[in-house]
Amino acid sequence: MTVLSVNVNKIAVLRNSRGEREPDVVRAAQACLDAGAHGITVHPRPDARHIRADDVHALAALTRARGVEFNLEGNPFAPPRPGYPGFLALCELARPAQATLVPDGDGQLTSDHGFDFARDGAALRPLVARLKELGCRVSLFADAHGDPTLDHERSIERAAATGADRLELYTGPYAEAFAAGNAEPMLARFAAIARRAQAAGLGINAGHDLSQHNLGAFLAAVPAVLEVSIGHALISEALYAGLDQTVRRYLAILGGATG
Ligand SMILES: CC(=O)[C@@H](O)[C@H](O)COP(=O)(O)O
Ligand SMILES: NCC(=O)COP(=O)(O)O
Repeated sequence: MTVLSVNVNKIAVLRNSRGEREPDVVRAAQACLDAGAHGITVHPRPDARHIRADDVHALAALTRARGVEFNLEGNPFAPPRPGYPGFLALCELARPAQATLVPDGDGQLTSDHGFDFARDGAALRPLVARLKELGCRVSLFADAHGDPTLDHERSIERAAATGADRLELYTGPYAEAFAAGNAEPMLARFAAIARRAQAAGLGINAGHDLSQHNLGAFLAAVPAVLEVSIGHALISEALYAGLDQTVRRYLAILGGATG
């Protein structure tokens, strides 16, 4: 079964635009959970453009009380700064069920690439070990849109050698290909990478720019996806249909997936 973790970053974007309390991130997360979402994701960024450290703590408390997964995303190599204690420090305090490591640079508009495991693998290893000591499942953001006949076998071996539990396949390029009406070659690549990673003992998550339009085809083609984290499209669609209806529509897609 594929679980749905709703990313509520965009609720915080709206809240921060007026510097007040509304819309309330915890209330939005509660509405998603009430509709049946299996977990909540946030990706606090060092510039605190949306989710802040206090949101992380409030959402950790909510998800703990509700007995659902809290997935905290971030770059473990980004240095602390005022208002952002660093990803590891946040995990130490919030103890998320899952920590998803993402190699984002400071100026990035949003996440747009996975780790280079040849370069980053050795540095990731002790961080993964520390996060697992904290009780977190560890997932690593990974590219899957390249040619699977090239270096991916080595790359997956290197990812597995970090000790991580899962890879989160970066689905932005798939979403673009889907929108252009040319998803099939991309889906074949993602499916091949997923199978290789699963053979190496890594579970598969997926995320970025997934939507009600492109999710079903993805799950039908890519085997045994354990979790999707969805934010931008889901929150945008909820402006028209409401969070409750929108989350239920995603759950219906997950329920109907055959991949
Ligand atoms: C790792 C990932 O794909 C998501 O966290 C995505 O980057 C959302 O982050 P923003 O909401 O800051 O764009
Ligand atoms: N890990 C992906 C995520 O949390 C949400 O990405 P998006 O749906 O906001 O693009």
